[in-house]
Amino acid sequence: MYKEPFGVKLDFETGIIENAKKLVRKLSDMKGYFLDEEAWKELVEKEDPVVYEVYAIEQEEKEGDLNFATTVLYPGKVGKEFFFTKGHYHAKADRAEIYFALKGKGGMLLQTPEGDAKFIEMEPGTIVYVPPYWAHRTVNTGNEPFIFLAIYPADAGHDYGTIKEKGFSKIVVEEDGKVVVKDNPKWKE
Ligand SMILES: O=P(O)(O)OC[C@H]1O[C@H](O)[C@H](O)[C@@H](O)[C@@H]1O
Ligand SMILES: [Fe+2]
Repeated sequence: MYKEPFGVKLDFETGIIENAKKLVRKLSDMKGYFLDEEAWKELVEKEDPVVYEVYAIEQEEKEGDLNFATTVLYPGKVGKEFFFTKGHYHAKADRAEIYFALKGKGGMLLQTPEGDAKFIEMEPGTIVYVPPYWAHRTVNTGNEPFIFLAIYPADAGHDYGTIKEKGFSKIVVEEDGKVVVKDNPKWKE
């Protein structure tokens, strides 16, 4: 009838949550996501680095319950483009989410289904509100792991398809040593 409350420990240095389910995304799992396909292929063949790890504590997909997860997003680039998470809409698109940055430097790309995009910078202490209907992807713009906690409705789900197909309308790249957010030349509306 009532579920059992619990507390778990999050290690601020490593981002690891005890007893969490761990998911690892390597660069080879992200075919088609980066702008520079040649650079992607070269890096996959050379070392196929881990791009990010997720430590999730998830409940049954029921309305009213909550999940939470940390992400450890490693520093790196594919061509000029900084490493990022795949990014997704929620399967139940009207579900919102909260992100809380713990370590490192980065930001979040958000986008409406019409393709209006926004980039929000994140540093330790930044809380980002992801409103209903906005796709979201985090980007590591620094040179150490970018670590953050996310809290989201247990029934939100992940819709990766739209982003995998169309990408985000903006990309985050390094130009002359600076972080630049610019239009994605491959963006299809
Ligand atoms: O699912 P991705 O777009 O690859 O992002 C990685 C992860 O980031 C956060 O931790 C979210 O709360 C997770 O739901 C998500 O899985
Ligand atoms: Fe989400």
